[in-house]
Amino acid sequence: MTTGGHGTDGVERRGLMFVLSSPSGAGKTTLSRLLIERMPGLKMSVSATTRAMRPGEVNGKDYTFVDKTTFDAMVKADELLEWATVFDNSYGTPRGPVDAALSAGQDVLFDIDWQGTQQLKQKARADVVSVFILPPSAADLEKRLHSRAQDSDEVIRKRMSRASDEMSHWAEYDYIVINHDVDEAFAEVQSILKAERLKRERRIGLVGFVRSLQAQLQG
Ligand SMILES: Nc1nc2c(ncn2[C@@H]2O[C@H](COP(=O)(O)OP(=O)(O)O)[C@@H](O)[C@H]2O)c(=O)[nH]1
Ligand SMILES: Nc1ncnc2c1ncn2[C@@H]1O[C@H](COP(=O)(O)OP(=O)(O)O)[C@@H](O)[C@H]1O
Repeated sequence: MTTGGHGTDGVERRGLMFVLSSPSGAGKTTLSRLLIERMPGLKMSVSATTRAMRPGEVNGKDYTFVDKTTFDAMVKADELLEWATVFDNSYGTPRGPVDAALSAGQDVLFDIDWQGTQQLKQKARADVVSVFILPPSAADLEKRLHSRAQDSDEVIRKRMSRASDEMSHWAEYDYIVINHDVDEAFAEVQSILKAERLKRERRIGLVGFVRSLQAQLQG
């Protein structure tokens, strides 16, 4: 996946796929929203899902909500870059918008689980940067799931019992951020993105840039 975006310093750069994963309630939606608001050049990948819409969610913005027949048709037509079953529902990343954003020189942000992260890495390892968000404690995780007030007690119980499973994949990620305080966690995630954008391998315009610097020095 090679693309031709320009960094703030004008040197051409390949777009990257920035993945946030965590057990449910650890804060990846909160951190994703802050990143999209505050980091120019980053576009959210909106997943398709068969799960029910939560109060306050917007179709096409938080998720594209589809029924199982539609989801299965998307899988069959190879329209999904990756997909997985989580909490008895199907979730997947539509391929078109991701390709379009990367080709336009933007980076893409994914809020997906460990199964989706593995699939993305198999497809484009060099372009994937993965971050796992941990809650400070189990009690905090439960408190956050309740404070979000969007799921029934039974759904919350299910998510708590899956948290340990999801967490067991932490070591497959490039970076680990513990979300004690939102501002601090955001600053850490932002630093990761900023540093990854400066990686030499992604800055495909550097060869030309350095050549022209050398020409200036010799001239
Ligand atoms: N593989 C994959 N996982 C997804 C996708 N979209 C969301 N997820 C994951 O599905 C899980 C459940 O998401 P959701 O029902 O919104 O609950 P949340 O964990 O509270 O945000 C989370 O781990 C998400 O990261 C997707 O397109 N692909
Ligand atoms: N550092 C934090 N301290 C306290 N509450 C938080 C923190 N980060 C997120 N929250 C709250 O916890 C709840 C779950 O966060 P959310 O971002 O929806 O998690 P996820 O997307 O990982 O399921 C939300 O109500 C959110 O406002």
